[in-house]
Amino acid sequence: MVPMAMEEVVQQHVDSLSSMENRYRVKDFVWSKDEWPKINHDDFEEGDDIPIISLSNVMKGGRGNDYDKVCKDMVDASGKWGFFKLIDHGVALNTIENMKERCHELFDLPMEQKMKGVRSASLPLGYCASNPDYGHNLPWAEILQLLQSPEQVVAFSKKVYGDQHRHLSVAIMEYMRALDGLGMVIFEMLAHGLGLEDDFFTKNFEEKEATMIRVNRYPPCPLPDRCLGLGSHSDPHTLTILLQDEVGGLQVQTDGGDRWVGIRPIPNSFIINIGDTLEAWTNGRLKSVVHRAVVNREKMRLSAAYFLSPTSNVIIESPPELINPEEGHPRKYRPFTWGEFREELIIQKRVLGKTALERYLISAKYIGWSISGPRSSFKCGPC
Ligand SMILES: O=C(O)CCC(=O)C(=O)O
Ligand SMILES: [Fe+2]
Repeated sequence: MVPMAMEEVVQQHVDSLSSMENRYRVKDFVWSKDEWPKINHDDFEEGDDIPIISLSNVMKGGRGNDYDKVCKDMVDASGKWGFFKLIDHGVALNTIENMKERCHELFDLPMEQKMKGVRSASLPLGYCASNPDYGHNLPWAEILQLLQSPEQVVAFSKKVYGDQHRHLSVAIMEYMRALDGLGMVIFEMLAHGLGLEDDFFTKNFEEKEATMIRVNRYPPCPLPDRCLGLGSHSDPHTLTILLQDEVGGLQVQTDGGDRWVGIRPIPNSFIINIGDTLEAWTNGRLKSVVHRAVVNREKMRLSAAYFLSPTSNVIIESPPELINPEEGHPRKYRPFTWGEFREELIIQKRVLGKTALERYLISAKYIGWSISGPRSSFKCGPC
């Protein structure tokens, strides 16, 4: 087959990401040149990948004699890479598969039906094809964002499916409940590995509605070396539990930003990554690392990011155990609340690279800083 000329490719209509309001062509998705990915979705280097952590003993009940070591490995991976793969995680396969299938079913619906649950510019929750608010560097993805709130999940599902909403709403809520449990296990392990009280983090997660899921579906793309499913960003929340299918496309920045590493999918695993808020909470001991999703010509890809967030008015402040100026660990961040940070992210709309946390750096000039309570009950996602 003769390759299609670039001019023809960029003029192609993109039906899978177009609605009546936004009719896109491939050219609308071409990113600025410095963002073009140089490695493919399935470029994986043997031995150059994030660490794998198994919870097999932890999930058997009791902590097992290797508990201290596994917790330490988790902290080390989170400090070096900001990312690790989690296997033997204890979440039922059925819960995961059901959520994936129901989300594929949703994304497979005609665009008019999905648009009944469209998100608005002021409330970034619900369905969205790409993200028209961005104007340029559009993500090559369909996105569903919902808070961990049964009312909100049901309300969205009803808008799209009417009376037949239960298959989707039940699947999503069941998945979020299971991941909330897993998240608390990980937080306990991170606290333990850092030498903090085991409940140092978990006691701050009472407001479950602050947590959010974001399901991304990336259709095949005729121009994968100039488009991105999701641009480079760090997650602003505390912890992300990411599910990716077998296609591949997640890439993580390493070596101080000089290099991208492709993350090879492994069956029945999650990818865990540290968010900006947890980096600040741990005085930079755990790192929030920039990542992106690349797309490919042949295969549709699905990923689901579950972003854990603390109760909105909890003050994010590093504990004294993690501050030690003599050993090169002075306090790095001013205290802030998640509610306050979320508010600023919503105004900013788009998180590019890793810049969001800079506003709380102690060395940075920050005029008018204050701790304020939440003014809204939702938050935005990254990039
Ligand atoms: O699709 C992926 O692998 C990455 C998704 C992601 O980073 C996000 O939703 O924040
Ligand atoms: Fe992310």
